[in-house]
Amino acid sequence: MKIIADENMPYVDSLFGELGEIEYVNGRTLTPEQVADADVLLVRSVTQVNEALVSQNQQLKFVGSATIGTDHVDKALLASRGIPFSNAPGCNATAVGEYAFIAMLELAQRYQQPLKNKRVAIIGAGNTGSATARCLQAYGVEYRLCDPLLAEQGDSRQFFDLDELIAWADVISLHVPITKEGDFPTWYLFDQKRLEALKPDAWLLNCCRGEVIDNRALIDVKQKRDDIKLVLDVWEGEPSPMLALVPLVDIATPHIAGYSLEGKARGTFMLYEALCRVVGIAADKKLDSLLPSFFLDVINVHEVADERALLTLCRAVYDLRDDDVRFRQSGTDRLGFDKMRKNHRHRREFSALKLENAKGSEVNWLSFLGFSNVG
Ligand SMILES: NC(=O)C1=CN([C@@H]2O[C@H](COP(=O)(O)OP(=O)(O)OC[C@H]3O[C@@H](n4cnc5c(N)ncnc54)[C@H](O)[C@@H]3O)[C@@H](O)[C@H]2O)C=CC1
Ligand SMILES: O=C(O)C(=O)[C@H](O)COP(=O)(O)O
Repeated sequence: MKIIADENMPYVDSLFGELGEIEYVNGRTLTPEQVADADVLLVRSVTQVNEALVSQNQQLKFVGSATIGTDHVDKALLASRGIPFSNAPGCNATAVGEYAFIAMLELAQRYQQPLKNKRVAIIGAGNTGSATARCLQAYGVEYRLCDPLLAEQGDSRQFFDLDELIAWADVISLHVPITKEGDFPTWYLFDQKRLEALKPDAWLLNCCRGEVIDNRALIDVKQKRDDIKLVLDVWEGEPSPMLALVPLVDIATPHIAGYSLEGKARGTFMLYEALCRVVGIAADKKLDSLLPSFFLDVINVHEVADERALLTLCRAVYDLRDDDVRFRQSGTDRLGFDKMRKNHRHRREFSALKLENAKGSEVNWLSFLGFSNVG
């Protein structure tokens, strides 16, 4: 079995090595010729899986994308050709939630405006939105959700209208897929009018897809309103963000909000399980065995004195400022953007850090935030 895999997908050797011969490729420049004799195609969000890409292949048995989003895959085409497809819903939700939470804590410190006093609106209450909500809930921050699709489906949580939330929220965090059709399309969901409607001193975070915000309008509004603070992990026109936008952004990164080692391992593992199902063999590998140990052993925490102390603890796991600095230094052109994503391997999730003394004490809420309790 010939397996073509994106070179930026970790753990492919460990999980797929016994299933076939693996060839690693650059997902951004993958050609129909390279795919022609593949039995299995494993991609990430940068590969457009469409008619052109698979046109020369008559033997494809499985396509997998180690991502939550599927906007790069023509699923109808694969279904019409009888090619099973799987993505990895939820794989990196915790990473995105922690990224958004840490970014809010960073802004809070930078502008001396405690997050605890903010009202947060989460737009899109699926996996990543809910993961963000869990962090806010654990820390006791007031938040509201907007998700008209889940509301229609009878989700029991309380949902609010988007424009009402824009008028209500101090912080808005975006977690929707990119869609152009249906009753609630998200392409340019935040257009000039909605951007202008942001409350004074609002913080706007985008960790989903760049085109959910009209980036030209964002430049225009931000140039007139210095009070607005921006956190952008995703950009219209990736991998070439609008260069005029970058300096206007407080925290800027190259689409790596979901890039925890745990999230990446989960993504590849979910594809491994899906392929095993498709070819009818038992999945005998274990996810836990893939991850290296964390560089810190156990930390004794008996108090989180203030928000700064909480941020210090979070930074021990993931210091978002490093990615922001690196991005501005060398990640804003198309080569640098992809290079930074390719070499981004170090980040862990809160659960990697074991806390002693946190259980049963006044800091037990840290376990709800995601840290591991060892008593
Ligand atoms: N920056 C990064 O590294 C990552 C980005 N993503 C992006 O984030 C998106 C969301 O991921 P998940 O939360 O896992 O997806 P999900 O499918 O679990 O949740 C998305 C939610 O958005 C809701 N939604 C759709 N249109 C909406 C609208 N107009 N207004 C409000 N809500 C709406 C849906 O009903 C759904 O509940 C993905 O589609 C992907 O594009 C995902 C993971 C990592
Ligand atoms: O899961 C998604 O959807 C994402 O946006 C991914 O985190 C993006 O990662 P790559 O697939 O582009 O490596």
